[in-house]
Amino acid sequence: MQVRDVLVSAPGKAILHGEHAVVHGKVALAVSLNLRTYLCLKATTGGNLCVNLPNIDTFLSWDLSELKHVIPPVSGRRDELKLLDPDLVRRLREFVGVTNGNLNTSQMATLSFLYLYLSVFGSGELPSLTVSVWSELPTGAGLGSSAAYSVCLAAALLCASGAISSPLNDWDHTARWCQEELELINSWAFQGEMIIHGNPSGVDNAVGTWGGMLRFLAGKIIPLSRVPLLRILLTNTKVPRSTKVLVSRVKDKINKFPSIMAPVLDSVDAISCTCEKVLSEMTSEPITGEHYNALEELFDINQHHLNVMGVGHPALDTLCRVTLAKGLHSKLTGAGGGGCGITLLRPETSSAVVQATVQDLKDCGFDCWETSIGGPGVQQHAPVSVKEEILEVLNRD
Ligand SMILES: Nc1ncnc2c1ncn2[C@@H]1O[C@H](COP(=O)(O)OP(=O)(O)O)[C@@H](O)[C@H]1O
Ligand SMILES: C[C@@](O)(CCOP(=O)(O)O)CC(=O)O
Ligand SMILES: [Mg+2]
Repeated sequence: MQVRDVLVSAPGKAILHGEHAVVHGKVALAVSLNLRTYLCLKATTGGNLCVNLPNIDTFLSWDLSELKHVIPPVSGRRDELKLLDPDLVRRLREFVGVTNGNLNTSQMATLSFLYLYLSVFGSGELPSLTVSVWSELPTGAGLGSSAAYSVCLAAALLCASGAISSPLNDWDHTARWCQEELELINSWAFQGEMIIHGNPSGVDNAVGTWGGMLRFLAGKIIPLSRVPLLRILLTNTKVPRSTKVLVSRVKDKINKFPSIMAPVLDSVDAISCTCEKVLSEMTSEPITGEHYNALEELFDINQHHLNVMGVGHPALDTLCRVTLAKGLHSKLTGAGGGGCGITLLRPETSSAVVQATVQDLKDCGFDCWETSIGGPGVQQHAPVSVKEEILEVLNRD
């Protein structure tokens, strides 16, 4: 079977408010970053499936004739994309050599890739191809690298198979899919996230698919089109962590102390709703210091709640303390337990203060950079629209 070559990218995200609570049916506010994951899919003729994941040092190849035996006998096209096919997951775990226990970084990425590949192509002839992925995002640090990876996989595989169109014209450098096709990409990306996270809310893959700022509640996605331009400082504490482990830790705590944790989750929900109201006011009336005071206080309160949920870390405490010494307010973003935090910069925060803060954070051993937000969702690219150094990595054998 011959498939078309595809080059796609999807953004990472920062959660302003609602991480973890969103897994339990509460509101989250999330925004895309201008840091992206790129995926290049190339048709080949060798009868192999190859995957190159240089960010996580994973380079694998399988014979298609072996891979064919992994497909469950009654596997067909599945329209219900909210659940994984347990038979296919079990067979794949055996195939990649994990029978129990938590998957490591490479196994998670491999399993979600093979799951999506076999789900998209399994009912027909398996195509010979090479998939290479490179990301500007730190892996496993709370910026949605897993979702950007899953969104890219879903878009590229669906596009290569012809299940969705190839929106790129000869004269465009980048192009986006129509709403219906984006919904399909998003639901397949959710499957990839389910393999990596266990129990994802779906907020990360929604941001990776649509980009911009979103309000997310129980699978319902509302794009927030009228939002003020926010200046955010991103800090990576470089403390490794796994979203899957942290999500299950919060679940255990909720099960152990339901009457204690329920009000915490309700309060996070109220924080997201209050933040959304403040952001909306900032677009409809002159922005005042009071708006920023409110946003800062919401960061502080939420950070305390996340500590109560058990997803804090001493390195994140250090981030909050160091930034507060410069009058800036921070919270963790994503699953916590290490990884990244966000710091709100006020319009009047001078570049001298930003530079001094960045230096103090670097002195703690952290990576730190001011970032712009609101990058576009998943896109198809002509190679000319992708930076040369990224293309070079994607095309390396
Ligand atoms: N660029 C990438 N290449 C391969 N796998 C990736 C990449 N980015 C993310 N992943 C997969 O996603 C996992 C990290 O997911 P997760 O723990 O949810 O952290 P994050 O906050 O970055 O989403 C990695 O262990 C890996 O399996
Ligand atoms: C903790 C959570 O709310 C966000 C996880 O984000 P990340 O994988 O840490 O980037 C989980 C989820 O929403 O699925
Ligand atoms: Mg993730």
